[in-house]
Amino acid sequence: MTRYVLALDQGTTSSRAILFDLQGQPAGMAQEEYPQHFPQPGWVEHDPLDIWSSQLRVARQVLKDAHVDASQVAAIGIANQRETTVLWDRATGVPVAPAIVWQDRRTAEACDALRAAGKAPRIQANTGLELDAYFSATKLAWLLEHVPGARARAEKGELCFGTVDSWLAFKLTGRHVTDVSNASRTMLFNIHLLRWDGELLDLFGIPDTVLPEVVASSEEVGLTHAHLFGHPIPLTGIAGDQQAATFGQACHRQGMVKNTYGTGCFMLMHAGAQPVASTNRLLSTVGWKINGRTDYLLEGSVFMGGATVQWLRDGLGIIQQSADVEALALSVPDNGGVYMVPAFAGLGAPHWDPYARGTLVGMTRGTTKGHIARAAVEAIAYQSAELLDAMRRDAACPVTEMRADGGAARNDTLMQFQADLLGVPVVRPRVTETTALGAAYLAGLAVGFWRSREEIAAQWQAERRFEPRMADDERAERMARWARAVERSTGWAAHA
Ligand SMILES: Nc1ncnc2c1ncn2[C@@H]1O[C@H](COP(=O)(O)OP(=O)(O)O)[C@@H](O)[C@H]1O
Ligand SMILES: O=P(O)(O)OC[C@H](O)CO
Repeated sequence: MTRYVLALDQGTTSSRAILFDLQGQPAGMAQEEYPQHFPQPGWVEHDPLDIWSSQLRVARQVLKDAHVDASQVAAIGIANQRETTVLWDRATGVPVAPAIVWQDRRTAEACDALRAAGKAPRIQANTGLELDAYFSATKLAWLLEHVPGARARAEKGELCFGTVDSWLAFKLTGRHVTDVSNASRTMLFNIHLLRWDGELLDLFGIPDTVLPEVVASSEEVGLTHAHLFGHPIPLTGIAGDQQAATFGQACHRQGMVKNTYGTGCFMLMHAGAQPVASTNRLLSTVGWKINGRTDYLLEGSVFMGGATVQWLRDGLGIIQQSADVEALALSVPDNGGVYMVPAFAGLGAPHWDPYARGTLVGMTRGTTKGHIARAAVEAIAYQSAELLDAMRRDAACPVTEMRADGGAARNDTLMQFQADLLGVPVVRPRVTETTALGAAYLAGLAVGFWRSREEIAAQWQAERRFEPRMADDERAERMARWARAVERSTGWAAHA
């Protein structure tokens, strides 16, 4: 009797494995951090073998700790850090280079050149993405260019390209696949036709022999090799981690929104059965494909979310641990006029300014570390409010609440301020491991462990609801001040 679904949540800094039962409750969890490599300024790499071995170890560990035999596991689902680019030898399964991580900026100039050549509008129309080094296309082109012999070998069909889902699926089952949601983050995939885009493959110089087969987010990909867990388990669910979290938050209807407050913040809104062409610099992306039906999402991300609080801890040393920020922020009655724009790595959506830099404005002799902590917490909410504003303008559909998850969503002060700024309730669910839960749901649906989206949507439960309390004119005034602070941070590095 199968009693669990196993979710593999392969994140940027750690690999996690979580077992879920029929009620969608976690029955065990194992997690392992793995090394980050920064070989040059702006470069971020992972060893694909670290990704695989840490993921395999935690999967085995969670089964062992929970005393669950692999034969009791109905299915495996993968949720993964997206865009990160892996290239490996098809015959041996050995990577030919380090993985280029989504945060890596080495191809920024290649993107500038494509922009100057007028390619951005076409790329956006076909892929729904902003022309940026964030996505896989220029990373793969870089590998084909710089790894000795790679292009010739790729053209002969000897190499496989994939995002992290693809890499894990290959190691687990031997098949070279990716799901539609991950494919939509490569900048090589046409989100309208749901297939690799010949025009973009030509533009980036990518031979189609390296590409994975595109599968749905919820379908049987294959069985795991028997030796991995002692018993084969069907791999039946794959989605990019932010799409998986949106699914795990049960955002199944147009206008439903979730925001994940992790290192960065990733806000996604269900956009319906057709992609929405953003006019507000958001990304239009595939959510998931299930039983032939594709749902689309609008996405906005900010680079510094919870990481702003880490900076207070590690950079300024004014708190010992992240959770201390709440007490320090509440040690003052308000922000005292201080605004922080944490553009340490430029600004993401909706500004997309790689030259913006961190700014602290409005300080007086009365400013204390309490005000700075308050401004840091508020900055997370201001940045997220800008994303929701852009979404409301793009989607032209009412937003009635926002569902929150991620480490910084534990901060009640942040959640309350966020609700105040948005003017809609912010709701925190009971199960906060929404990324893994979404992957489990996608996998479980494919094998009949859960029968329908309605059944899984009914499992979603609120832990706490934060109602907006701020008057409209105060909200408008604060957002206007924030906009002035952002103005001061933009373009800074370009004028150095
Ligand atoms: N109480 C808190 N208030 C604000 N930020 C917090 C709090 N607790 C944790 N964080 C932040 O949340 C982030 C970790 O969240 P997590 O969801 O684990 O992130 P990720 O998956 O991106 O590694 C860290 O950046 C940390 O600073
Ligand atoms: O690994 P995470 O959770 O920070 O997510 C990374 C995103 O998928 C990048 O697009």
